[in-house]
Amino acid sequence: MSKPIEDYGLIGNMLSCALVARDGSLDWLCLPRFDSDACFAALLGKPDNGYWRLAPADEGAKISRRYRPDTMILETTFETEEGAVTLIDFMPLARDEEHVDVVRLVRGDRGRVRMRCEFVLRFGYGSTVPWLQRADFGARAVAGPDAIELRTRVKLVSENLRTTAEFTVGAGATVPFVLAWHPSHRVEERDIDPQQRLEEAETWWRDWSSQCRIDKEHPWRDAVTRSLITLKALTFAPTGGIVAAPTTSLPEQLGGERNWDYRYCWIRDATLTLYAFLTSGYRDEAKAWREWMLRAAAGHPAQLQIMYGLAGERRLTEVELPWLAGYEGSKPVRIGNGAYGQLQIDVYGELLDALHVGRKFQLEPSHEAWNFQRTLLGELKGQWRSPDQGIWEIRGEPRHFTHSKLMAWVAFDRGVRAVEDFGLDGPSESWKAEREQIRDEILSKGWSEKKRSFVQHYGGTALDASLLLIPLTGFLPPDDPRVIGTVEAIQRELTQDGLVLRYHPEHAPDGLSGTEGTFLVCSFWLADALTMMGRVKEASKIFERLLSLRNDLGLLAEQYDPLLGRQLGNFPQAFSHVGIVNTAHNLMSAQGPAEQRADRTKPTEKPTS
Ligand SMILES: OC[C@H]1O[C@H](O[C@H]2O[C@H](CO)[C@@H](O)[C@H](O)[C@H]2O)[C@H](O)[C@@H](O)[C@@H]1O
Repeated sequence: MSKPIEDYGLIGNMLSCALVARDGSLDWLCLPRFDSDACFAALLGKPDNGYWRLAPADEGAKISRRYRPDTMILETTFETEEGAVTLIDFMPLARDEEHVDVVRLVRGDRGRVRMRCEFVLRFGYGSTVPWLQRADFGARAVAGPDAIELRTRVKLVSENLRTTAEFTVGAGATVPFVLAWHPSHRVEERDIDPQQRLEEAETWWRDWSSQCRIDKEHPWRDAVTRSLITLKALTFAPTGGIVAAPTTSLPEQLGGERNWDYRYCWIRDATLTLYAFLTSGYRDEAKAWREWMLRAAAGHPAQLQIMYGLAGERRLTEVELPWLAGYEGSKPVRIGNGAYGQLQIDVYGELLDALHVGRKFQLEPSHEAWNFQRTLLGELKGQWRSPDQGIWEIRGEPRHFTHSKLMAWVAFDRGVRAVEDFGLDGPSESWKAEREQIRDEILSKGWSEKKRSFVQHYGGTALDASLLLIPLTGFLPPDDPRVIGTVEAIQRELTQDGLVLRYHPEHAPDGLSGTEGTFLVCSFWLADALTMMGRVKEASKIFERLLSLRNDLGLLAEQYDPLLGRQLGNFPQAFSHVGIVNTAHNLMSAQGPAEQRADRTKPTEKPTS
C-alpha cells in the first residue's frame, strides 16, 4: 500500500530533489539531475524498487516534522518510550554537476533510542541491483554510469540484496549518514563534512528567503515563503530551467492511467513561476529563465516546442516502465512526455506576456529577447487559426480552444504594447490588425449565448477553467457581463465542493479514460477573478480553503480530491505553489494580479453587451 502523497516532504539542492516520508523513508531520488533515472523508486512501486529508511527500531514512535524556518532542511522527530531523536535531512549545495549528495543526520534529543537503517539501492528506476562493496567509510555501489558512496561510521550488514544497520543514539550525540553520487568512470573517494554543509545550506536558504518582499508579520508570510522555496528548489541551477514538478506518474486518479512525467521545463508553467518570483522580489531567477528560454528556443521559429529538457533538450520521448507497479496500482508509470510534440498555441501568449512583465519589472533590456519575440509573432500570424491540443494537452483530436485563441490575442497585445509603452521597434499596426481579428473571432465563436458563458472550444458548450483567465489577461474587464456570466457558470457547473475542475472529461473528451481531481491552480484563478470583480471576501475564503489543503509542511500536489480528502498528481507542483504566491499578492493588494494591473485599468476591449 502506498503512503498518502501528503505524507511526503521535499528536500533539494537545485540539481535534483528527494521525497522523504513521515516514517523516515526516502522513497524517491533521481541522480544527478531531476530527470535522471531514480535510484530510489519505492514511491511508484514496491520497497524492492529502492528506498532508504532511518527510523527508531520501535515502530510505534510518535512523529512530528517541520522545516527549519525559511530553509529546505527537513526535521522529523520520533518520540519513543526510550527517548527522542530528530532526523535532519537535506541535500548540500552542489559545487558542480558531477557530485550530488544527500545528508541524513540522526540527532539524539532525549534518552537512548535504538535506530534501524534500511538501505535498498536500485538504479534504473528500481530495476538495477548495483554491485555493492564494503569500504572503510561504509559502502560503495556501482551500476553502469552511476556510483554511490554511503558514508557512515555505523556498521553495515549486506544480505539478500539489502543493506541494514542497527545503532543507538544517545541525547546530545549525532550520527551522520552521507550518500554521495558521482559518475562511475571517475575513481574517487570524497569525504564531506556534514555539519559544515548543514550550516552552509541553512545560511544560504535563509539569505535567499530573506529577500522575499512580504511583510514579516503577515499571516500568509510563511505560506508564501514556503511556496517560493519550493519553486526555487524546482529550478535547475546550471541552466535556469524550471521543472513542473520533481516526480513522474503520481496519478490524477488513483488506479487510473492519467500518470505523467513532470520533470521537464514547460514554457507555460515556467512563465507562471516567473511571475511568482518577480512579484516577490526575485529577479535573478527571472533573468536566468529568460536566458534559458532564449537558448532552448534558439533556431527556426517553426520548431518552437511547448516544453524542453532541463538544458533545452528537445527529444522527450515518452516510454512506459512496466516493472513499476505504479502509485496505488496506477499504471502505466511513464518517463518522458509525449506532449513535447504537441501544438499548444497558448505558449506564444505566455511567453510574450512573461517577457512583457519582465519589462514592467525593469529587467535589464535584452535585444536578443526582443528579436526573438518579433520572430515569434511572425510565426504566430500563420499559426493561430489552427486547431491545437490546448493548455491541458489533450491526447484527443486538436480543437479550436478558446483559451488558445485568447493567448494568441495576449501575444499580439503584448507586442503592440512593447512598441507603444516601451518604445521598442516593431510592426505594431499589423499586430493590432491580428489582435482585432482574434478578438472578433473569440467574441463570436467562443461565446455561447445559450449558456451565457464563454466555452472551451468553438462550436461546443463545455466549460473550461482556463476561461477564468479572460479578465486576468486584460481581454475583457472584470465587470463585463460576459466575464461575470463565465465566472458564475464555472462556479455553478465546474466545481466540486467549491474547488475547480479543469473541465468535465465526459462533456469535453480528452482522449483518456477515467476522471481526475480538482485542479488546484484553477481554484486560485477563480479567487483571482473574484478579487478583480471586487468579491474579495469570497476570494479570501477560497484562498484560505486552498491553504488548508497543504500538507503539514506547506506542500501541494497538482490536484485534490475533495471526496477522498487526498492530494493527487505530481508533487509538489509548481503550478499550485505559483497559485499560492500570486493569489496571496493579489489579495494583499486587493486590486487583482499585480503584473496585469495596467491591463485592468486600461482594458483594450470595451463591453459590447
Ligand atoms: O491532461 C493530460 C496531460 O496532462 C499533463 O499536462 C498537465 O501538466 C502540465 C505540466 O504541469 C501542464 O502544463 C498542463 O497544462 C497540464 O494539463 C501531461 O504533461 C500531458 O502529457 C498530458 O497530455
